[in-house]
Amino acid sequence: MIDTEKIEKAVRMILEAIGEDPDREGLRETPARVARMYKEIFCGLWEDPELHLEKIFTEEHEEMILVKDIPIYSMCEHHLLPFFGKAHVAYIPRRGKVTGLSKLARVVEGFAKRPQLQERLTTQIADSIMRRLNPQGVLVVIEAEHMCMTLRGIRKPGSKTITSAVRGSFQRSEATRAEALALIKD
Ligand SMILES: Nc1nc2c(ncn2[C@@H]2O[C@H](COP(=O)(O)OP(=O)(O)OP(=O)(O)O)[C@@H](O)[C@H]2O)c(=O)[nH]1
Ligand SMILES: [Zn+2]
Repeated sequence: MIDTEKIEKAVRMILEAIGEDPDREGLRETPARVARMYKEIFCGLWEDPELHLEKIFTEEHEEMILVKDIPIYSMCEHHLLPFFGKAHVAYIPRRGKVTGLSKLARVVEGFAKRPQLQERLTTQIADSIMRRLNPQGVLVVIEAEHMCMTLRGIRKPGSKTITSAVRGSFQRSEATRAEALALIKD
């Protein structure tokens, strides 16, 4: 499990290192607060998000299913600063094997709540759906703003990074891919 005591100690050290007084009133509870926060935003490290996809129904629908505009908040693993935006997940079931719509968002959430790279997050979502549902195809698009590019460093607020992972029929058929991308853009 996440070691909150260790986080508390580390945050106290960071406060000391920047020249703050960790014992002043406003900061006294900060290490414990940050520890609780990290426990929450890194909880995905302690679950296997793929398991949400065990909930499978049979429904004779061999057309595209798209859940779009799923809000995501993740943490860039290089700077431990948030990146946030939207995820769009489309798949085409095989032999009527579909999962609950919320489960797609749960998979996104489970992989997002870890120190991440946007590319890896995108790939992990697509590959877990391919493994569990064995669909005809999967397409995942993530658009996000990285705070490590906005509040520090190169400082380009408003810039967005878009990543995609395309599998199966979405990769083979340009028309299928175009249909999904048009629905995402709408
Ligand atoms: N590919 C990828 N890069 C990321 C992601 N999040 C942050 N980065 C980049 O990780 C890189 C780390 O580069 P470094 O040169 O090691 O770190 P840095 O000196 O802080 O770099 P600058 O951000 O350019 O100031 C930066 O270019 C970030 O923009 C991500 O999700 N995917
Ligand atoms: Zn970063």
